[in-house]
Amino acid sequence: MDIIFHHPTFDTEYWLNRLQQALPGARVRQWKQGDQQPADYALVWQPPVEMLSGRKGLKGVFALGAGVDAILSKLQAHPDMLPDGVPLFRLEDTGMGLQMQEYAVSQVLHWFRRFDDYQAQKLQGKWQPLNDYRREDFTIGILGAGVLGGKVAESLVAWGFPVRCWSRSKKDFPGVVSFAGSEELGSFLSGTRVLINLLPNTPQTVGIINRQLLDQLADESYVINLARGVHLVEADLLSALDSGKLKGAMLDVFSKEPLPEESPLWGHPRVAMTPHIAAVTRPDEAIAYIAKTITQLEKGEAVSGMVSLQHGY
Ligand SMILES: NC(=O)C1=CN([C@@H]2O[C@H](COP(=O)(O)OP(=O)(O)OC[C@H]3O[C@@H](n4cnc5c(N)ncnc54)[C@H](OP(=O)(O)O)[C@@H]3O)[C@@H](O)[C@H]2O)C=CC1
Ligand SMILES: O=C(O)C(=O)CO
Repeated sequence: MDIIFHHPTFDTEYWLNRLQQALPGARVRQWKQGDQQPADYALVWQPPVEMLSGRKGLKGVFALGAGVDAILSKLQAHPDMLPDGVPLFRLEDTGMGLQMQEYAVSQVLHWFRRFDDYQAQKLQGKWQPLNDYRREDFTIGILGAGVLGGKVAESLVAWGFPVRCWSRSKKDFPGVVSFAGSEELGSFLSGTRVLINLLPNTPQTVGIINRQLLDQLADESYVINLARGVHLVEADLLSALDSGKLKGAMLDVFSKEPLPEESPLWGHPRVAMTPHIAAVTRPDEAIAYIAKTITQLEKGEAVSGMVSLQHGY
């Protein structure tokens, strides 16, 4: 079995060695321009079109991350990039769930314990205890209740917050109120104090966090965007912050990355940000998952993690 690998920034040598150890019967190689030699599986991130297009004998492509929007948009421009019938897989959790939990819990607690207000007071040299917030006024709403949204929901339930989620299909997560479909989006938003975004980037979700949506949240609410920058209309977020409707935002992803230096988000006192690091691919866990999936595929067994090209995630 032959496996080709391409990632623009990962330590390729490390990945090749560890993949070889995990799949001792396979021949694993870095794909280089011009390489049209046979391959059974391709492991990719931002693949050059020629790496995949027209390839015969390919049995599966693995995206080396959770989101497949970049691959799918390339596929739209070059439909022959993924040969007909070749399944596309993505990473399911592989260590990203815990990282998302850490991020979401730490930020929710930061706001819940009013550390943002105390920081502002500190800058004014003000010593003033404030009223505590109550958990019943701090409903967390998670957009997207898939692998990562589900993990984040679980961790916030454990901290005693009222938690609700919104997805295409209904969920049955312990302690979480589930809303599904566009007809239930309004009820989901009503009363939500902290909105956490973990949706995939699809034509249906682009621009979903806009003025109309933000207006439906509780007053003095907060937004955490952990998914993709295109979900959020940045100008609408800034207006909602300036009107007082929103109290704070924590952003990991942006419509343009790196965030251009002229963006007003940099200087806004109630916007905090990180440079798209909410959850990164952990090589060892990802390799174990890919090796297990390939082994199952080779035995003709059912696997999970297959992307629906129809749904775009
Ligand atoms: N910032 C970062 O560092 C990272 C960001 N990400 C982002 O997080 C995203 C989520 O990852 P993951 O949890 O693994 O993805 P999943 O595919 O497991 O979950 C997606 C969720 O979104 C729901 N959904 C999709 N479309 C709609 C829609 N139109 N209306 C309502 N709900 C919808 C799905 O509903 P249903 O369950 O019914 O199918 C599902 O619950 C990734 O696509 C990626 O963009 C991922 C990793 C790191
Ligand atoms: O895995 C993903 O989709 C990411 O965004 C990683 O940064």
